[in-house]
Amino acid sequence: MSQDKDGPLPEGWEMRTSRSTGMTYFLNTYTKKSQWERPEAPADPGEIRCSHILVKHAESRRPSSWREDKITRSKEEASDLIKSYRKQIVANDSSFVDIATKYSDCSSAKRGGDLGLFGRGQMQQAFEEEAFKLKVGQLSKPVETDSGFHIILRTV
Ligand SMILES: O=C(CCc1ccccc1)N[C@H](Cc1nc2ccccc2[nH]1)C(=O)O
Repeated sequence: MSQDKDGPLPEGWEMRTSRSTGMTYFLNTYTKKSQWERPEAPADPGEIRCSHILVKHAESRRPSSWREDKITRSKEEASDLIKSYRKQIVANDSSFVDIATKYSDCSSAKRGGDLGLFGRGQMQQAFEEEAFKLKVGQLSKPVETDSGFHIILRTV
């Protein structure tokens, strides 16, 4: 039970009682690590899984993709495009996987945008920062990295 005199536990934590000492401890349900101190913040998931849609532009770190040998659209055009994709997905006019497969300028397009599981320190900082803020099932606002503009869907 997470309810007790101090109110509910932050997301991802569970209260446990030590079989040997009878003392209460707290379990991070994602990493299975435990601690004696009552947690104040949601449990760090360690690793998360996301899909993304990337729209590159002429100033991208690598202005080329499986879709276009030489990407010439401007930063502004790329920003407008990622916003229009997000609008279509939110309005349920298109599915995330459909847009990712057809239009994402990342090789993950072949897998509906899926990047697999990743921990901190693996993706570009701006991407990681937004991705780890997301709850499972949540779609990010447009995020800019050196690669271009992304929208991120957290799946696990
Ligand atoms: O870096 C990759 C591969 C990413 C990937 C990871 C795991 C599975 C599949 C793909 N592709 C870049 C474009 C790109 N830049 C990114 C920055 C952050 C996250 C994903 C990104 N994708 C490129 O193609 O220029």
